Amino acid sequence: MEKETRENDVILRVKDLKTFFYTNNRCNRAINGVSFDIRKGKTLSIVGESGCGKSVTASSIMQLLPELSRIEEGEITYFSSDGEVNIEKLPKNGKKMRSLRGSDIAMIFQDPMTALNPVYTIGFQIVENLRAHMNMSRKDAKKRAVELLAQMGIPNPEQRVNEYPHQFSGGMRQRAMIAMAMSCNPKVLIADEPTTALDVTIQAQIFELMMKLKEDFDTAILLITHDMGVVNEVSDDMAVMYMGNIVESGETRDVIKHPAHPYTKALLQSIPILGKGRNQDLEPIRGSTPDPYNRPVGCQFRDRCDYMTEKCGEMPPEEMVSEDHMVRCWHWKEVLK
Ligand SMILES: Nc1ncnc2c1ncn2[C@@H]1O[C@H](COP(=O)(O)OP(=O)(O)OP(=O)(O)O)[C@@H](O)[C@H]1O
Repeated sequence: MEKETRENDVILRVKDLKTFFYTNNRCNRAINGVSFDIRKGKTLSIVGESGCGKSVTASSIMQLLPELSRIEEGEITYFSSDGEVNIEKLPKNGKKMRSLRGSDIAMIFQDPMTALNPVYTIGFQIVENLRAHMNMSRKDAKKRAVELLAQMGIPNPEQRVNEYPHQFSGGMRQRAMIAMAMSCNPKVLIADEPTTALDVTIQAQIFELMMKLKEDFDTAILLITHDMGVVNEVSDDMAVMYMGNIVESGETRDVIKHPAHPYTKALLQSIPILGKGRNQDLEPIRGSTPDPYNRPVGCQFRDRCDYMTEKCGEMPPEEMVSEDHMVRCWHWKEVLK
């Protein structure tokens, strides 16, 4: 029964996704068979070190991949109220994809200037977005823009709606970008390292805002981060990514409490976790990620792993630790001990 409820709760499903880069006649299997579900109104964090494929996963969903890369295999299914949409099959710049982008699935970035245009006022940009997707009159759209800025905690929204992005501080600019992303009430918000450039207090405020939006708008959030502390604090579900694979996933509280992959364990040991007290022995992860054009055979983490054996020369299959907790490691039972 619970499984069925979970199944009905999925808003976006990524299945066996493979996205490759082709440069100088070489192939980088950047996303090499990734699967996960984003549940309605919940936050899924994808966590991993730089280069593991977090951003390429997000760009695959949005069909905004850089040149020289393409989706090779797999399915990205959006469960809209009108039925299932196979995103990977849609023409990138076609009408359907453009309408999904922004209205159903919106994205926010580390650098708000990726989404905001410096030559237009914040209000103008939100109004244009609303008019393009929601068929609103200019007057109603302007009113909604002011409301949105207020909902995002921007003081004096009537005045600020007429200002340009450079007149906003870093944190306020981030809020303005979130206002724009939320303007069409998307069902899924993809947030790619949304607070990395901000100081810690502002970071906390932005996460607080995102969590409030999740409740108020019932939006599902895909949060991309390298910060296990953030994952622990804000997400319902998590997926740990390494070299283009998900090596462990499940409900955040289960994975953090019982990490079954040596990489998850190492990530957790490398950062302080809120609530675990002051005397945490922090250890950096040894070694570095392999050259993506010259990958090890089998488990990608094996050369950095304390549990490595000959068996690890073969790619481990996905195994279930418990009903929703998946791991990809030959030695997970030892890791759990
Ligand atoms: N524009 C690009 N051209 C060539 N290769 C790329 C490009 N963007 C990403 N890649 C490659 O794809 C792989 C996944 O990169 P991706 O940017 O998704 O990692 P990430 O986990 O988001 O890292 P970061 O935290 O640094 O943003 C890496 O091997 C990277 O070198």
